[in-house]
Amino acid sequence: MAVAWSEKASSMEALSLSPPMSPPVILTQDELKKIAAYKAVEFVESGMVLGLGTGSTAKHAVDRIGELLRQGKLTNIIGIPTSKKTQEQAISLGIPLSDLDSHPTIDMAIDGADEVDPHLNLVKGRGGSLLREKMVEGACKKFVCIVDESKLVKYLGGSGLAMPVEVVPFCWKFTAKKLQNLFRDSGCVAKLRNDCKGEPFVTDNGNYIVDLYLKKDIGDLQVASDAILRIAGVVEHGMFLAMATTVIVAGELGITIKNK
Ligand SMILES: O=C(CO)[C@H](O)[C@H](O)COP(=O)(O)O
Repeated sequence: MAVAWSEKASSMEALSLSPPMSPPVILTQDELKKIAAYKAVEFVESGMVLGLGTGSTAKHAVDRIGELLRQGKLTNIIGIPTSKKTQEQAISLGIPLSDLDSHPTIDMAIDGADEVDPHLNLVKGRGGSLLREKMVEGACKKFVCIVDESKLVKYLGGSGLAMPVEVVPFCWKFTAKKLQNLFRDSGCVAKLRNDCKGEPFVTDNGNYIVDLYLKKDIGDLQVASDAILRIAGVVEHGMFLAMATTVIVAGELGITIKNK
């Protein structure tokens, strides 16, 4: 379902979009992210337990939820954050928080993605929060994924950018080599992710991330997922297969909502 900007302008209070018939507006990637995020928040209802995603797109959704709570337009929301960063953001906005131990079933999660394939499979975790995201989003009745159109790919790994895998620090080189060998037919190169100081990037769970760079389609994703998870040093990978129930894509021509 594609919706033209002019029809949707009323729901985009924070963005000054042009009225119908005016020249086309060129939106930045961040504005597109914000539009997808705001659209997703339209599906939030008072009383919901909400999974709060991580990343620059999800941040807009969390901001919006905080804003609606402050305005009294949403009430009784409980947020389950997917990272320490989102937890801090939600606390700063006054969003009441809980966790999966207390709320094992979540009504809806809103989160971004790095890649979305035509079957709504996702790559996530370039922000490093894939494990908590997978735990929270796996416990959701609805998982609404929000992206700008640059995230659409023909197959997972197809952007040529990282496919993240969270690994234990113990002998990470051994694990990285196993991962690289697993996908050698796809020209895989496995690299440890570093932080801005050149030190290994450490996740909220105290683990490392090995990023897989693929030159070709890895084929059956479920087979690939099972094979990755069989490697003993692997904690979790960033392929989210058949988990998104809805993907909201914001592009230059409007919003597209894809349902599973
Ligand atoms: O998976 C994620 C973090 O672990 C993010 O959702 C993903 O990296 C997309 O990020 P952004 O919204 O900043 O483009």
